[in-house]
Amino acid sequence: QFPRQCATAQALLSGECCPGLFPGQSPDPNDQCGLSLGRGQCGPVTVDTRPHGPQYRLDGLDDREQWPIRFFNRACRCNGRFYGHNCGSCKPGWTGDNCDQPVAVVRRNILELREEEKRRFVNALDLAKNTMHPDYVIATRRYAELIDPVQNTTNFENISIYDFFVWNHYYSVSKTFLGPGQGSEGGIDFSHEGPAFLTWHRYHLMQLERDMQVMLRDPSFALPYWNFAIGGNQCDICTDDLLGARSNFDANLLSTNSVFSQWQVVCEYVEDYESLGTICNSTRNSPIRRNPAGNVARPMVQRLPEPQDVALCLEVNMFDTPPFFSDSSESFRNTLEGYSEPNGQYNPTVRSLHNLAHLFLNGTGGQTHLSPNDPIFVLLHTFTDAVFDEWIRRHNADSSQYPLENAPIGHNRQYNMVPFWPPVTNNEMFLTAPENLGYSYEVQWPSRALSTTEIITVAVVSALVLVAIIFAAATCIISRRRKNDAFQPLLGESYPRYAEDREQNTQSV
Ligand SMILES: O=C1C=c2cc(C(=O)O)[nH]c2=CC1=O
Repeated sequence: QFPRQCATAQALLSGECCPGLFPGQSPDPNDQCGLSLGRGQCGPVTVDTRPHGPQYRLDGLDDREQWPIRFFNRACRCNGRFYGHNCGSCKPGWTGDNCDQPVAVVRRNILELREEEKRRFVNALDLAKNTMHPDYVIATRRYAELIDPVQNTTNFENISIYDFFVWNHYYSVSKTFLGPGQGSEGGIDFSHEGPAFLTWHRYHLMQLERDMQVMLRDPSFALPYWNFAIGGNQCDICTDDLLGARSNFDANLLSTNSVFSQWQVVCEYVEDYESLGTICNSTRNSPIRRNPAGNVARPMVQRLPEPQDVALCLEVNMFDTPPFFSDSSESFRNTLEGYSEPNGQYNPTVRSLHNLAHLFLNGTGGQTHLSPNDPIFVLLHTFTDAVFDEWIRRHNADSSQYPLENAPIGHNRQYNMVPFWPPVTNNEMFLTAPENLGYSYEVQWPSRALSTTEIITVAVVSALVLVAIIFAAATCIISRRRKNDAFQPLLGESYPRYAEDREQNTQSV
């Protein structure tokens, strides 16, 4: 969450996180935010102060309120297309030393990658799991316990690139610690059950994609997607060349032919963190568990969403509706998130689209505090993001459709998404990706199947048209007959004509 240079007692106590450029980028490594090169300058952080919804009532108790002000109130503010915690990189969609060259990557269906591309993607994920994040470290204690005043040390840890991705998700959904012996309370989720669900996960993926591009030194690297809306009870990407087949020995584990069977999860002991008031650290524990379609207790989550569920949700007109929560009706966000029927109608018993895909996995990928540990998470969310992008395009939407206030805490339009650094608002992610964020999707969208009413209407209209055609044809035939009758010779061909008559009479005379 924070740059390594800012993980010191001194930086925390000053409230300022404005690192210098990377060695080699500037003659002076203390050149905060690349000021001397015109890249940026250190300045105050802006936070959202508008009212939030009623789900969270513990104002003042949680470090994540008005993110990131509890930790830092000054950050790098980058000029133009410069970007990053030290303005040492470029805004999404731009590259080059001066960030003046456009760059765009294409996210494709993982099943349509060539064998070599599949292998490269699996290897890249594994490398990210085992490569320490070059820039960021994670806090393993709440702010109150982050600095050891005696030793002048801090409770931050290094973490791998992929586990950093997992940790960010865990931190955004963790409960509020009430105090020693008092446990933790929910009512807070900075990345789900509200309008930020789509903007938060979009940035989360962009951060991983960028980190992997840097790790691979390949700016064209793009995350693929899993079209999970295929119906049925088969996980088509759960094969050993992709995300791992089922183990032959334990239905809940992955085949040892897959590298992912060796992955161990982080952030597993959520009850401990909640009771002790600690935060997940970089320690790894159990293997990934997955048993697609295996939840016998909940038959409803034994099937994947249908293609037409996607087509239907794309037709929901409003981005979000009050109370901007998991019980919003006619809300595109709540429908794609999966708390509504695919046509937008809220139904508390339903799990659809994104939620259904998570629950279908039935294991690590189905538990919110743990789910990104299963790399299927990445592919499930790139597809969800593709649907979001298609909706923005089809509805010609802009961020004025996104609620400014009264959304659950963390979900207002101008809120800085927790726990990303440098601060980035929901507003900044509510844009079409190809034109503004440097990536696009190669995807074929299903067309919607007709509803019963529509089928009946089409049948009635077709029948009426058919009757009209038959009637017109019959009228035409009858009137032609009548016309022909009017010009019919009085005598038919079997009777000799007058001239022939005369000839015959003359001959006989
Ligand atoms: O990881 C997740 C797991 C989820 C389970 C549900 C549910 O509807 O019960 N929703 C989830 C979202 C996640 O992100």
